Amino acid sequence: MTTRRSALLRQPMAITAACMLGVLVVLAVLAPVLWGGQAAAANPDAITLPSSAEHLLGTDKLGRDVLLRTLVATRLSLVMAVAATAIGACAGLLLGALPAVLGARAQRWFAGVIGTWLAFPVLLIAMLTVILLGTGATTAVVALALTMAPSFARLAQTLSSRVGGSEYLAAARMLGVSRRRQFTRYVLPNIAEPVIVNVTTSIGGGLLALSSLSFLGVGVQPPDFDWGRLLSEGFGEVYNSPVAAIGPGVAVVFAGLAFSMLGESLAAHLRHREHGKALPPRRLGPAPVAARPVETPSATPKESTEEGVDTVVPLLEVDGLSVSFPGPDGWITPVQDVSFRIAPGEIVGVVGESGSGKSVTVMSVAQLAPAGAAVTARRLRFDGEDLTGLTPAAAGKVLGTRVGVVFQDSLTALNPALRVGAQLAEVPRVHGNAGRRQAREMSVRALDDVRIPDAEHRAQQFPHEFSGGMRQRALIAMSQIGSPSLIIADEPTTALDVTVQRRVLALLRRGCAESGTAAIVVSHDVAVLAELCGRILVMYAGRIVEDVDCALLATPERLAHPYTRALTASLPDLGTDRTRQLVTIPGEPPDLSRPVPGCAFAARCAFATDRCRTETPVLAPHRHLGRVACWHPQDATAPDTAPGREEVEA
Ligand SMILES: Nc1ncnc2c1ncn2[C@@H]1O[C@H](COP(=O)(O)OP(=O)(O)OP(=O)(O)O)[C@@H](O)[C@H]1O
Repeated sequence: MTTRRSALLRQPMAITAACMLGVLVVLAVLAPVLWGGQAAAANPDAITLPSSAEHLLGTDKLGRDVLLRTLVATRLSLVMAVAATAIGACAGLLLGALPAVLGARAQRWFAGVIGTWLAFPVLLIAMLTVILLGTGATTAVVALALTMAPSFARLAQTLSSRVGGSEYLAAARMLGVSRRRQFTRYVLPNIAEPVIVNVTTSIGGGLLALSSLSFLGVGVQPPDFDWGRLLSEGFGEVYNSPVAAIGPGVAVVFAGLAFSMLGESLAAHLRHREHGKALPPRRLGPAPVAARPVETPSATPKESTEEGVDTVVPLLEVDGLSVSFPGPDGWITPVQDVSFRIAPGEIVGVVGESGSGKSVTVMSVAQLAPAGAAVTARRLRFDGEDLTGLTPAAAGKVLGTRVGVVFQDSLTALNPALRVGAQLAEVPRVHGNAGRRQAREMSVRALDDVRIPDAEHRAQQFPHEFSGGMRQRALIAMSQIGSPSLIIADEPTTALDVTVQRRVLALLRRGCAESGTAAIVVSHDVAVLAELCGRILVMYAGRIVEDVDCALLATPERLAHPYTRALTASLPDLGTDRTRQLVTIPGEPPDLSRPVPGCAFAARCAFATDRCRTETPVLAPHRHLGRVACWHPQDATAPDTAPGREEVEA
């Protein structure tokens, strides 16, 4: 913070603005005390005198020194401008940013109010205020605040809409963080900087506007005086003593410039900092102490078999989950009739090509479906509780800390304005009713558990001060801190290099094994899932096409669905012959906005028949103890341990 401040104070414009503001503040404090009496007292012997050594700016109609009056007017002029801007900014912030935590309907209503308010001409609002409240300093402040509020509201609305759609706010909502806390700790800090820049510049504009109102006679009334009032009086005597109007005019310009320059300097500083973040300056110094090596857990979680899933009461039971989005020509359903179960402590992977519906599926289960999504399910049970038919908010309350979420992009999943430790502490504070100190200790312990070196110090840092791998580990710590029964991880390692990826996966696996937590892990990468999971769900065009034990991935000939086979065959490994072209899956996934009858993979499948192109295969138990949705499963060599498709259908 000190470094940031000193960087700002190295800018010439910022230094000039700070000096100018310093002069104004000193005058605002001292001038009324030193010269207040003289500036107000009439002197019949010195009426409308021109500029002289005794009266540099001459005197007014009552013989008062114009320079002293100008200096004394600094306090009222500044106080009015700051007050009007502060009121306008606060009202605007509430109107524009509050809806981000109130939901979509409130956002629509507030957007309507802001739009209508903005449509009113500024002058009309000012005139209406004067008509209703009469002339005077208070009226001028209220009028200005009323004209400023909608533009602040529009700014806050635009900025907060980004925060409103962020993953870190979604996670906070899911945790049950109160709306007041969401607003003060998540929304406001993330929109504060541009708003502060705007407020600073607006004070300059506000000074001009207030001076204009007083100049026109509807602002400050005698015996009070501000710069606008003095300007008006000076103009009345412009032919006798032209300098009388110059003093207040210069003061208005001087103060307006000071605030505008400060706003510009702040804005330039913020822009510079944003660019600087991408490539932080590095200092040469001793090599950092190496992080503690990650221990590979000695015991991997016990893998559940499909039999196990059936006999153990499932932790999560999803039946017939569909998710639709409004499209230009009607609803598009990228997730269709998805059903699966997860046993306590089981780690299940979800794999598929981009756009196959993996993220939407798991996020819908966590009640974090994207805005506008219509989510339906025949059954959605978690830990014995039926979530079907509950509103997302009510279901979110049930899930609370019992589900931890690890998002794909750790940078957007962590609140950039909150220290990492404070974010982790949110979980025990909100749900465990832990005190501030206890929650802090828990957050440091959680960071230490995921092998973040010097956790005590790191907990005090902001997310941008962490590396990608560290942020991802912090997210895992956050998902585990509330001792959830289920962790939902959406591509937790996609953005990481292979070494860090392995460490993060090891942490996730160890965390689940130690606490008996179940997990659903989404990935493009079958190899990643094979290392971590007991079972994988293979998705294609919004449906599960195969639900298979990971052990079978080592023997592709035992995989049933042609798509799963193609997916595993297209994976390169260290033994892959580099002189030969990699296996790819021919064709493209179907366009979900134009659904075709039959199996969605038929157009790319070498085994497709007419039946595949007309009838949609259902996901049914298969002989390899998993489930498959295919009319021609390919695992002919697999031992016949479950009823085959034909038998099931019979
Ligand atoms: N907010 C949204 N509005 C409209 N359609 C959406 C929205 N979010 C996702 N979709 C659609 O849902 C489909 C599935 O998206 P999803 O993110 O689940 O795919 P994915 O399999 O996770 O892909 P990736 O691996 O690339 O993240 C996509 O076709 C996408 O266009």
